Amino acid sequence: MGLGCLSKSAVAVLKTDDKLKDAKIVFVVGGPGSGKGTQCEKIVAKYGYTHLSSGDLLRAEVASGSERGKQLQATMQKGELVPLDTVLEMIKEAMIAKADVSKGYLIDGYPREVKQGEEFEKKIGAPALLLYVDAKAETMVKRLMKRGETSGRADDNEETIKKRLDLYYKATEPVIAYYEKSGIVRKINSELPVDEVFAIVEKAIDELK
Ligand SMILES: Nc1ccn([C@H]2C[C@H](O)[C@@H](COP(=O)(O)OP(=O)(O)OP(=O)(O)O)O2)c(=O)n1
Ligand SMILES: Nc1nc2c(ncn2[C@@H]2O[C@H](COP(=O)(O)OP(=O)(O)O)[C@@H](O)[C@H]2O)c(=O)[nH]1
Ligand SMILES: [Mg+2]
Repeated sequence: MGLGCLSKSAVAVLKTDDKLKDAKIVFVVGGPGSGKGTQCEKIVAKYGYTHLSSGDLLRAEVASGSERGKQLQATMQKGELVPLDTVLEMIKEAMIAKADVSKGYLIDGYPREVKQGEEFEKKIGAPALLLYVDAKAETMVKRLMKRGETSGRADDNEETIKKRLDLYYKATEPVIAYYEKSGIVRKINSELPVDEVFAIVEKAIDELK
């Protein structure tokens, strides 16, 4: 069947979804302060991937001062998760915007729970790799407290950090077990110095080609 029988807007929707069909997708999962953002920056520099941090997308919405942003701000300050549909829609829009130039996508800080992964696969596609950035709780707290001195982030304080960590172990760690079954998980020890961590990351990305 051709597309002739469909309305113009229906064709537009089909085409944008189509753009992401063969996209190389990497989920970057790890606790708060584990070093996801740091490694993503290095991957962008070497491989030209598009880095989409779900937290950054949400913070941009907060910064815009919109009504939706105000609600997001309240949720994030409490260290809770924002509604799934909101984050997924933002990620999808950002992916489509880069579809013509992107060599691949780093989806940083998503999925935060198994359901988020399932919805992503339904609406966008399957990940080719999951980078599991692993550090001890003690290390993550130390890094976040240090980052909090300069980040200006409302959630980089002791109380919210504790909540984010609890939620990570409860909701996000099961995501890793869920994807183990498909054989796409690469565990990265991020207790090491940044460049040594990146050497492990590089191997995982090189395997993708
Ligand atoms: N899929 C997502 C991603 C983020 N958030 C919310 C809850 C988080 O606490 C906050 C900040 O997200 P980040 O990914 O920036 O937060 P992290 O705790 O992972 O910290 P970091 O920036 O250190 O990675 O946004 C969410 O609800 N759902
Ligand atoms: N020693 C060390 N510090 C790191 C490493 N990765 C990140 N950090 C520091 O830890 C803090 C949190 O890192 P970030 O990339 O923002 O973590 P994210 O919360 O997982 O995105 C930053 O201030 C980094 O400087 C690492 O591999 N080794
Ligand atoms: Mg980050």
